[in-house]
Amino acid sequence: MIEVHELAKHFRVHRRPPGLGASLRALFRREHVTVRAVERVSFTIPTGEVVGFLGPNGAGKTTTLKCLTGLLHPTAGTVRVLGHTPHHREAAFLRRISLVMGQRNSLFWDLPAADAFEVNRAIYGLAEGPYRSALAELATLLDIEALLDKQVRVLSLGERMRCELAAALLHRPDVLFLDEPTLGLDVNGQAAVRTFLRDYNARHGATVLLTSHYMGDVTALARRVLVIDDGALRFDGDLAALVEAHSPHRLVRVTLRAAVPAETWVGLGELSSVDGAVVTLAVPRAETAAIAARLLTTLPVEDVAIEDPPVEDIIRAVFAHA
Ligand SMILES: Nc1ncnc2c1ncn2[C@@H]1O[C@H](COP(=O)(O)OP(=O)(O)OP(=O)(O)O)[C@@H](O)[C@H]1O
Repeated sequence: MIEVHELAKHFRVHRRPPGLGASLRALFRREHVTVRAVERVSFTIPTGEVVGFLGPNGAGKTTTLKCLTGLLHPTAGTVRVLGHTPHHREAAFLRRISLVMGQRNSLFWDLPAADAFEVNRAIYGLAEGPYRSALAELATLLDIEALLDKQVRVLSLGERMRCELAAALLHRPDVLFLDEPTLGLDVNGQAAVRTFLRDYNARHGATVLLTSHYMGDVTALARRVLVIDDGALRFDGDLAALVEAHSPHRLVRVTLRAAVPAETWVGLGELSSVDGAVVTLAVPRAETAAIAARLLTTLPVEDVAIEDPPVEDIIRAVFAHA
C-alpha cells in the first residue's frame, strides 16, 4: 500500500547568471531560486496494483519516486509506503522495496553478474536457501543463466538491464519502483522486460509504480496511470480512457523498397515524417488496419509498423485540452 498526501518537494538552487562579470559578482552575492519539483501531489495505490507514472521531461516523476523510496526528504506532505515513512530509511522498509533506474548502473562493472548478486545478498542479509531459490526463479524468468559468469561490463544494454532487474528483486520486494526500466532497449529487450514484470507481479502480487517514455510499457503493464506535469498531478485513472480521449490517432510507419510520388499519401492520413525510405503517417485510430492493408497491397512496401504516438505527444495532447 502506497499513500501520498499533499507531497511537495522543493529544491533551493544557486542561480548562475550568464557572462563572466556577472558570474564573478555571483561568487560574492549568491542568488537562490526555488525549484518546485513536486507540488501537492496525492494518490493511493493498493497492494498488488501496477500503476504507470507519466509526464513530460522534468515533470517531477523521478523526484516523486525518490521521495517514495526515501532518497529524498519531502518538503511538505506525508508519504507512507507499507506503513513506513520512507525517508526514515528503516532496514525493515528497505528490505521490502526496490528502486530500479534504467539510466543508472547499480551492479559492479568488474565483477561477473553472479558475484554482483552475492554483494546484494550480503547487503540484504539473505539466507542461502531463499537467495538460491530467488536467483533460480529470476534467472529463468529473465533468461540470464548464460550471463551469470560474464563480467557486467561486457554485457549488452539489454542483458545488463535483465541482470539489474534480477539484482533488484533477489530480496523479493513487495513494492517495486521502476524509473524508465526499458530505456534504450531494442524492441526484443523491451518485450522481455515487460513480460518479466507482468509475470513477477502475477506470481508475487508486488505493487509496482513505473515510469516510462514508451507507451508500450505502460499499456502492457498498467491499467491505471498517474499523469504529472510541472510538479502537479493532472490525471489519475484508467489508461484506456486517457488514450482514447486524447490520442485519436495511431502512427503507421512504412519502409519502402522504392520511391513513390508525394501525392501517394493523400487521403491516407496525415504525413507525420519522411526519413529516406521510412514514411510515418498519423491515421485515425479506427482506420488503422484498413489503411495498413491498403498500403501493403498498393505500394512497394518492405515493412509496416503500427504504434501509438509517443507518451510525450499524448501527454501534450492531454494538456492542450486541459
Ligand atoms: N537535486 C535537484 N536540484 C535542483 N533541481 C532539481 C533536482 N532534482 C530535480 N530537480 C528539478 O526538478 C524538476 C523535476 O525533475 P524530475 O527529475 O523529478 O523530473 P522527471 O519527471 O523525472 O523528468 P525526466 O522524465 O526528464 O526524467 C526539474 O525541473 C528538475 O530540474
